[in-house]
This record gives sequence, structure tokens and C-alpha cells, in this order.
Amino acid sequence: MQLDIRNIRKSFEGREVLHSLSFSVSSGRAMGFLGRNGAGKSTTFRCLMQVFRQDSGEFLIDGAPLDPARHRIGYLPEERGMYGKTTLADQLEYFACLKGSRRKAARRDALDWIHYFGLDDYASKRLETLSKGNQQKIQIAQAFLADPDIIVLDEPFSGLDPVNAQVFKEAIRHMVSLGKLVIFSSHQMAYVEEMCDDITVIDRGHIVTSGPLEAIKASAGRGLYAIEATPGAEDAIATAIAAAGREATRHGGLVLTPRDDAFLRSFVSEHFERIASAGDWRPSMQEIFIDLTGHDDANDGAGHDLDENPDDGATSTRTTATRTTTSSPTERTAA
Ligand SMILES: Nc1ncnc2c1ncn2[C@@H]1O[C@H](COP(=O)(O)OP(=O)(O)OP(=O)(O)O)[C@@H](O)[C@H]1O
Repeated sequence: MQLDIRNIRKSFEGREVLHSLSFSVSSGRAMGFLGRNGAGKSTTFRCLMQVFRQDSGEFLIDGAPLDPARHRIGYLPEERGMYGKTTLADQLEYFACLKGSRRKAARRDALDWIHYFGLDDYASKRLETLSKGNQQKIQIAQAFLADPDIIVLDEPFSGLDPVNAQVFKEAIRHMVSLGKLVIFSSHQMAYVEEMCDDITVIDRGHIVTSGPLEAIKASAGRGLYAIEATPGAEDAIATAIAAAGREATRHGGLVLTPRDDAFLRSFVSEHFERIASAGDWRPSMQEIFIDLTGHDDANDGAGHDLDENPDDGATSTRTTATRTTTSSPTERTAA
């Protein structure tokens, strides 16, 4: 199954916040949908779920218009809303029935998810008596009810402690392994890095990159080789590379240098005592995200005057490979 998000535009009070967004999500792969506060993630999800309509553009499933009434979608909205005075079991059963399950199957489904999230003891307790994190688990469970084909989660990790985040990560992995189509937004780059096969980054309503995470990382690595020096040896390694007439850039505990296999083979064998590891540079998701979106102006402001996305109708693959920003953590020490 493939979800194609095609040329979605949305304005509020005359201000366009989604500028012809286009990207695709495939089933059996987890897609992370990323952007700074106010970038347009929740608005995209709300258009997808027909909470309100986009001004133009379309959502297609395998080429046909997405129909939330026909396609089974599990949705965790950003604004959490459940019934505080109702027991966990009753309300999950109710939500499963709303999604078309029969009563008995709905009850079983509800209890299975309550068990999955370790909340058996609370099954007959009112939701409002649970901690915020446990309420969040029930909100997530609600999105998994009734065997959805498509799972859309807006900030699912917010409010979860690391142990519960782990339980939830396993639930997502399980859904992906069953061939579900999964897209979620998150600000937690470490989780994204761990979980996602694909990512899409938006900035002020524009796509800045979309595609397989590994390819985006390779591209963001800009063909650089990373040498991890043993503690305290970073300066010596950087100086030795520069003395050999090559560019050397300090990057935290790493020294980055343009890939040159013959030079690197002899350099690594000559300096192996001061080298902990060496290989192609793969920036972290956090670094890539900051490089792509870490400009000074906030996303929430009105009247952005960026040019329209030149890639209207096509998935953009622009990455850090061609970008240099002052926010890059890279610091040049020698050339
Ligand atoms: N109902 C609305 N009326 C007016 N403006 C809106 C409305 N909903 C969203 N916006 C604006 O649209 C832009 C995108 O907001 P959106 O909530 O989609 O961002 P987001 O990426 O989900 O942010 P966050 O990470 O903070 O949740 C923001 O500038 C926001 O102020």
C-alpha cells in the first residue's frame, strides 16, 4: 500500500501554512514526519484525516482518493481527547465499536491493548485516575484498535518515560512488521533515528527532504570520512592530516576529511595507535535536522516569504549535501 500526499496547500486567514506538500509513505516502513514547532505537521495530519479540508491537492492510496470511512485508519491527534470518567476497558471498547468492530471483538481488542501496555490492573478504573503517561498509553492504544491499515500518530512519544517509550517503539515495530503503513511526527530525534526507515522534514510548510533515512544520512555525510581519535588525540590527528596537505575538520570527537581511499589506508595504518575507529561520516539525525531547519526565524510567525517549492508535484530530496549554515556544529581547524 502506498500513500501519496500530492500538492497539499492549506491557508488560515489568508496565510498559507502548507505550500504544496508532496511526499509518499509506503506500508511496511516507518515514516518519521519532522519539522520545528509550527512547521505544519499537525495541519498536514488534520487534512489527511479530514478534520478540515486542504485548499487544494489530494491524498491517494494506491492511486485512488483516500477515504477515511473506507480505509481503516488509526489516528492519534495532537490534542488528546478521551473520556476521563469512563473506564479504560469501556472506552477502548467504545472506540473499537466506532471503528466498526462487533462488541465482543471490540472488548477483546480493548483488553488485549490494555494488557500490552501493562495496564491490566487499571482496566476497570476511570481514565482520569491514571497518570499522564498511562493516559497517553491509552490514547495510543486507541489508535491501534480494530486492526488499522494506516496508522497516523501526532507526537506519540510526548509524555512517555523511557521505559514506556520502549514499549511503544516495539508496538510500532510490530505494526510495521505486519505491513501497516505508519507515519508519526516527533521532536525526539534519537527515537526517529532508531525507528524510522524513511523521513520527511518540513520547514515552514515546505518539504526540505524526503526519502530513506540511510540515503539522506549518506548524502548529508557529503563524501567525508570520519576518524574517531582516541581520547585527547584529536588535535594530533587533525594536524597530521593537514600536514599531509589534506583538509581536516574537527567535529566533536571526530576529525572529518574528504574521502581518498589510498591516502586514508596509509594514514590509518600509520596512526592506528591514536585512532579508535574510522569510516564514512554519517551525521546524526539531530545534526541533520538542525542543519536543515536551524535558521533563526521561528516557524510560527506570519508572512513567510519563501519562494514556493520548486519541486511541486515531486518528492524533494534536497539534503544537507548542498547546504552550509552558520548553525552547523562543524568547526574547521585546518585546511
Ligand atoms: N486552526 C488554525 N487557525 C489558524 N492558524 C493555524 C491553525 N492551525 C494551525 N495554524 C498555524 O499553522 C501553522 C502550522 O501549525 P501546526 O500545528 O500544523 O504545526 P506543527 O508542525 O504541528 O507544530 P508543533 O510541532 O508545535 O505541534 C502554525 O503557524 C499555526 O499557527
